Amino acid sequence: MMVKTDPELVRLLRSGRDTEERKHAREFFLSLAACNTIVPIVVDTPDSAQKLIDYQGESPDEQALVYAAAAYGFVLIERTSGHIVIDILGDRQRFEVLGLHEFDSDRKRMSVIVGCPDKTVRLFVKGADSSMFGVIDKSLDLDAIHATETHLHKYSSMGLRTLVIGMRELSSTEFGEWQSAYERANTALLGRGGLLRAVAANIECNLQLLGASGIEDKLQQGVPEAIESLRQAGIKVWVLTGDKQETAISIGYSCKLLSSEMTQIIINSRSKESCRKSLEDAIAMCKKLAAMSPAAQDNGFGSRSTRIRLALIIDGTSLVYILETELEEQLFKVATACDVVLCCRVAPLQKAGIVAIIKNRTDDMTLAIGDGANDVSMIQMADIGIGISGQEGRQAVMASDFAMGQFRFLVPLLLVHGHWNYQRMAYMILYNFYRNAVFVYMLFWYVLCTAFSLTTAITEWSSVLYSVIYTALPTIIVGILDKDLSRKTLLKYPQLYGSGQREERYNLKLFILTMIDTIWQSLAIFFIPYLAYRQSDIDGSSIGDLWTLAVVIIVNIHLAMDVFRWTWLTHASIWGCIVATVICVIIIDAIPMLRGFWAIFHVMGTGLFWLLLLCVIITAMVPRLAMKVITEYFMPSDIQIARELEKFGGVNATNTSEIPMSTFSHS
Ligand SMILES: Nc1ncnc2c1ncn2[C@@H]1O[C@H](COP(=O)(O)OP(=O)(O)OP(=O)(O)O)[C@@H](O)[C@H]1O
Ligand SMILES: [Mg+2]
Repeated sequence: MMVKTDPELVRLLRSGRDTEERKHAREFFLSLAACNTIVPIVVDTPDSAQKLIDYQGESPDEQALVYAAAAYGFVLIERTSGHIVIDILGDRQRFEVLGLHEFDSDRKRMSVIVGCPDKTVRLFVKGADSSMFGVIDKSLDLDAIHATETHLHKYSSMGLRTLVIGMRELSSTEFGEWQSAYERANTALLGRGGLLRAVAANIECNLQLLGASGIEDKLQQGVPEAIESLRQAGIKVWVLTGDKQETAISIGYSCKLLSSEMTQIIINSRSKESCRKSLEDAIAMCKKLAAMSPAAQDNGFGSRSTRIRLALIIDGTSLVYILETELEEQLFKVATACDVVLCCRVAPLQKAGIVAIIKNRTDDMTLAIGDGANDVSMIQMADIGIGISGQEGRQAVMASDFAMGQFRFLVPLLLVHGHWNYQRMAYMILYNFYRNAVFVYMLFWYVLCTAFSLTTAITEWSSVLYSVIYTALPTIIVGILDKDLSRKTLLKYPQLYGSGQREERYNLKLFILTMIDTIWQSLAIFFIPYLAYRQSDIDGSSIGDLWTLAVVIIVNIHLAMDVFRWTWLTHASIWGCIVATVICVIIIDAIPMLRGFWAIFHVMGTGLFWLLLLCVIITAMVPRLAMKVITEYFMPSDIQIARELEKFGGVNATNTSEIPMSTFSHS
């Protein structure tokens, strides 16, 4: 890895003069090399005399810092549980690792206690500025502290992730006390984590400030575009991060979540009362802005497209006073009125708490996506949890429902596969209700007409095979393969995702209509042959065969009418099932032991049979066909319009780059 270094700093580190400045600089880089959990792995190169060191660890920030220290001549060479070896400007030194307080997202810092070759014991601490400035001894060098704060502000406003590094030399009594407390905590059977945290908090105090670092956290490819697509799809995007506020805002701008024309509501409160006041002010402001907008409607705060766009920025400290108190309701009101919510410096459990605010108060679906161990609780809390497998270990992936390599894959997952699955599932639920109900109704009409005798309209074998062979395969094939729109169209017009949010494909109205249609079809199937053959001397088995064939053909044609994308498998399954039904009926009627032996051969020879079959199919299907034609011509849905564009768009694709879609906002 190539690292650019500052020549002046290199000169200072290597200079022979023993100045205070040089000492500080050396201690700073020493702490970068020592205070981490990176494991150096020696890699062989083709040249046997040359070895490379690869730094591996869960935190990409630490990796970057250790590489930086190495570039300045402080090379971490070896790490075991008891010691580390650091090559300091060509001089290999061994440091005993006497204790390590691991990083956790609540403390937001980590520390190591090392025994140096000069027999001193030093504590190196690094962590977030918010947690570090509380433990730094302000009496030591106030100017340096102010300068560092200014630098930190500058770095974070540029979107860099900042860390502050501090150090303290421990006296032997202090070290002795710490050691016994540490050992006690480490071997405790109950509440070990809490005890260790207390030991760490005890020792991490009165630190000398060594310096600060700023690390660029590059956005993954395609994040701004993905966020834009999700927003167009009517999905509200909230960012919950452990990062500093300025960094989070800067990243918010770079991923196009925030924009300059947005009005920002910033809540940074340090007490419950000021939180309450900030929230009340925010609610008043939302109401005022909503009243100013011309299209104030439904949610009380105006519609999304016309009003001034709002962004809520709130930090973890304020959330401490809000989550799980009566202020939650107010936060919910403000947050849902804003287009974007950005929570910074939040602890893992607060992330879950914020997801819970939405989950407990609305019927909306929540999806959490994250890559680090600090995202696990929110991934588990959300309805759908997605883990990004990246550089930050695998905890998020292990806790998730879906795992993906990059954030941008969320777009095809939701907009393409989510849409397809919604339309398939919604249709299949309705179709399967219909498929079974039409058959059962038909049997029921027969029972009514035979004065509740125990005879059945069709043979027992056909009753069994109806679900297994006659109608099963097309349901499965269409349920798996059907696509109403192509991937390209769905990605191009994210608004099409709205059909699921509006519950267009499965709702009470559609269910009732389907059931009415089902009753109509079953009446047509049963009564047309029944009335036609009523005066004849035809036997029950022959008319039963007609009913069997009619119901199977109608159920399959019904499905065929709704298939969007035909493949050879769809053709084979639908038409194949009808052929299979005819074959099965013939076989069943050719077995002498069964009821209705040879019935189909008698009845198939008559013209009336074929006429009735045709008549039944037409009568049963006409209302449905008519409804379909009328809605598709006169009340086309977004999906219908997009389908037409897909099919016939080739001619005027160049001049219709935009199609009007229903706009819909949903939180
Ligand atoms: N290994 C570490 N050692 C010391 N401090 C750290 C370490 N990792 C992170 N920090 C500090 O603790 C803060 C909180 O970290 P946390 O992992 O909760 O969130 P994050 O990584 O900043 O953000 P995100 O939620 O987007 O992953 C960080 O902003 C950083 O300042
Ligand atoms: Mg993180």
